[in-house]
Amino acid sequence: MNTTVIEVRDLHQRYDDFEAVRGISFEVARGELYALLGTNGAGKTTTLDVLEGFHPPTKGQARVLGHDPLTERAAVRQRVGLVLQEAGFYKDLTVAETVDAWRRWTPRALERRHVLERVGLAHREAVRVAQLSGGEKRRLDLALAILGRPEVLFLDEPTTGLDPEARRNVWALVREMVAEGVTVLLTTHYLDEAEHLAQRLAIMHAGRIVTEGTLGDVVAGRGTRIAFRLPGVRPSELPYVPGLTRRSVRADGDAYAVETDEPQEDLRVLLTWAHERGLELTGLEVRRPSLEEIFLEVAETERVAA
Ligand SMILES: Nc1ncnc2c1ncn2[C@@H]1O[C@H](COP(=O)(O)OP(=O)(O)OP(=O)(O)O)[C@@H](O)[C@H]1O
Repeated sequence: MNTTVIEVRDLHQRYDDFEAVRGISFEVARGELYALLGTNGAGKTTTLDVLEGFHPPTKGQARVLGHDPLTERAAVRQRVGLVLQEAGFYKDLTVAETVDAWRRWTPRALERRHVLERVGLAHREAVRVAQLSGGEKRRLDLALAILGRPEVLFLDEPTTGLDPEARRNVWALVREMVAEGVTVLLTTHYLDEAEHLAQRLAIMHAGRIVTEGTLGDVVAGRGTRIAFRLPGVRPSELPYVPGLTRRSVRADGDAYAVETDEPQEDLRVLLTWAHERGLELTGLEVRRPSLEEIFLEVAETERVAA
């Protein structure tokens, strides 16, 4: 059944005279992972804060499991797990003591050993929190978030500071939770993380959702990329290749990416143009854009428009 677990309707959030969130709407269904992406200061954490019941929205609505997360906090709190950007641990407690302390306040809590094994911290039980690495603290955060078998997980940049292997382990855990029916709202600056985990995603910029949908939806509106290297050619020459129907040409040093709706025709034009000049397009590839490219374009376009 496709039940809505998280619902945000025309949400606005103002801090004094600054509007950090400017009317966003989205829904997340049970067992779905939805990623909120965005430039620094886009309003992601502010949106999560409202959904976590930390403060009321200035305007609009937020619902979690059908409840107002602030005024009906009691109905939501035990069913939600949080990984915040800054965790507040008692640094003098060991990992085991920290989990045990949380277990005392958590109904239906998982066994300490089990939860630490799930996040890969079982071997650090006796270590004081102050001695953990940044990545290990992040994993302890995650352990506490899943301790009470939550139906909903809010993960605010859960893998920041983790090494690549630890990130993969967290991804595997999050995937398991989603497979078990947990609903996840994730913010991340790692676009590959969103690509790997999210069923749907939104890219926010300056308080608004600029694009939203499945990865396929987000990519669909964009042109194909013809990417190559061309040392010794000035970037200004390429947009003027006769017959090129490109939407845009981006240059990064000698690396070029031509965005086009007609890849076959534009590839032919480019190859002919290069052949006539005795130039070689090295590392040539034709592909759909990556989420990272879309993200950068959204940020750039919006900045120019602002
Ligand atoms: N308590 C506050 N008082 C005033 N302004 C705030 C407050 N909290 C956040 N802001 C501002 O609101 C905007 C949105 O911040 P928010 O933390 O929601 O962004 P974000 O998308 O999570 O950013 P990041 O990716 O950098 O974590 C920023 O300009 C921030 O400076």
